[in-house]
Amino acid sequence: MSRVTVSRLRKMKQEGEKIVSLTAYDASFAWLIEDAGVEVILVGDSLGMVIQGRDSTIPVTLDDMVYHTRAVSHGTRESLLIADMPFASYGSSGQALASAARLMQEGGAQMVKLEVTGEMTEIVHFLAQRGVPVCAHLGLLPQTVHKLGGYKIQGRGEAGEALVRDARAMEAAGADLIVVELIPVEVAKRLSESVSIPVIGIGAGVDCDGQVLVLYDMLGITPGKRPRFSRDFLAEAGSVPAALRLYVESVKKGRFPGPEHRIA
Ligand SMILES: Nc1nc(=O)c2c([nH]1)NC[C@@H]1CN(c3ccc(C(=O)N[C@@H](CCC(=O)O)C(=O)O)cc3)CN21
Ligand SMILES: CC(C)C(=O)C(=O)O
Ligand SMILES: [Mg+2]
Repeated sequence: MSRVTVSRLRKMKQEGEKIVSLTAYDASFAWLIEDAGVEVILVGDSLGMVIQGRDSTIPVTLDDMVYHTRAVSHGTRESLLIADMPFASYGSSGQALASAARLMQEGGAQMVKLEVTGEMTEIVHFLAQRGVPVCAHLGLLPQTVHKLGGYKIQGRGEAGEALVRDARAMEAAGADLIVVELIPVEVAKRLSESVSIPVIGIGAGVDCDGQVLVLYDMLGITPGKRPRFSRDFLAEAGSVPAALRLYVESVKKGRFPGPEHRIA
């Protein structure tokens, strides 16, 4: 099989086939994840927490992201590889393009992900016009944790409507994919129905076009407390390859997330 493309993901959305995604930070896990049938691999800046042991994603540098993206890229042939743009690496359009270029040229990423609000369509448009595939991350934006005062649910009440508008604006600006994090299930459903690009959710209910989790959460090896929206597939399945296969099957059949993973 050849590389998963943006048009393939769009077709999956149109046909109602769930898109499966997981984070990875090294080549060995990337290979296992791809072998299990995961379409999209994300080198998340969550590596600051699960790999580096920091208490937020803010200390993660562009060099860190390039290093892990390159490692993951050497373990994948078929999955679409997305790299997170780290904190303060996309403060202007020019800086964003330079950062994306490193993740794509040195790291081997096929797409970059930016934590955005509706105010940031200009940067997304600038990247898209220059051939950079963009994933717009909406909802809970972990890179703003010190402004938010914690990892709290976003998009309640009026803010839900704003999120749907932001998603439309991101599509119009040229984004190819959306990730929504920790927002009410009904908002995620409406948002997914409001755009024709695929929407992948985390802590956002089962009605998104696909799901993503942090690898170490779904393997139950994250120290301390795991987010409530996650599930320990390794405990259920008994081995890493079986856990990955169970996750893929559960997402494909709409069995994950279930009502017990609902935040709001
Ligand atoms: N291991 C790990 N998993 C993640 O999903 C993750 C990271 N790290 N690091 C970056 C961000 C931070 N994320 C987080 C972290 C904590 C919660 C959390 O504690 N959520 C509460 C609900 C909060 C609320 O009710 O408003 C929970 O109980 O799950 C959620 C997302 C998601 N991302
Ligand atoms: C949780 C996902 C969406 C992410 O951004 C990360 O792993 O950094
Ligand atoms: Mg991230």
